[in-house]
Amino acid sequence: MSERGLYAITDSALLTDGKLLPYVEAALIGGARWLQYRDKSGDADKRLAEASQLAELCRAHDCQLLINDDLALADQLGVGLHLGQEDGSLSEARQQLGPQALIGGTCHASLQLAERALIDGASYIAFGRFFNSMTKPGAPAATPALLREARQRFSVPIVAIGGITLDNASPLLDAGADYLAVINGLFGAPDAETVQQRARQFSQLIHAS
Ligand SMILES: Cc1ncc(COP(=O)(O)OP(=O)(O)O)c(N)n1
Ligand SMILES: Cc1ncsc1CCOP(=O)(O)O
Ligand SMILES: [Mg+2]
Repeated sequence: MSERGLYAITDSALLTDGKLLPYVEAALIGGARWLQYRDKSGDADKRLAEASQLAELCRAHDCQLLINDDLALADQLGVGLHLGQEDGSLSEARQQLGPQALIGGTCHASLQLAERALIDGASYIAFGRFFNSMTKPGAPAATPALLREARQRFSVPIVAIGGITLDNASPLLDAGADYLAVINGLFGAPDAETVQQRARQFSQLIHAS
């Protein structure tokens, strides 16, 4: 598994009108290493159908798929999981998905939450938002200084999220982020070709740092 890279996250409100699969495929061709399926619709049949299609795409492109919020769906598909503070227990998820599963936890701007997440079995810790986010404007704000502290304290992969674009990402990489988790700065594009270009540029930026 790649230890640094672009972490593409889908958004059910952004990837409408048949964009989900072509935009995700473009991100994977552009080099995204992890993909999170983030769907807030509550439509279980749609979620299973879409996540299954994404699992196939990810297999074809050697990308790690994770499911947002939904342990049962992650378990059903045999893929990774991302849980926020309100999304259930990381330790139960670890127990259910097994020692090899990629499981991430939202830590907002808190090293204490990161410590807790790791005790509970998280494989990676996610901090943010770092910039204004159109997707989640109310998420607690974090700083590059926090990332630097986290980098010194923890050896697991560190994920940065929130308002990240090609223009503002460098300070997060300099501060020690391993993965850049991006929704709008990647998928908020006019076409799939632009998504592919952005994914390639993010990947190059990360590997040059
Ligand atoms: C990589 C990554 N980091 C943070 C989040 C946010 O999770 P959460 O706080 O549960 O918010 P929602 O995404 O569920 O709205 C994430 N999804 N991914
Ligand atoms: C889910 C989430 N958690 C903190 S910020 C955020 C949204 C990330 O999306 P964007 O890259 O569009 O700001
Ligand atoms: Mg959540």
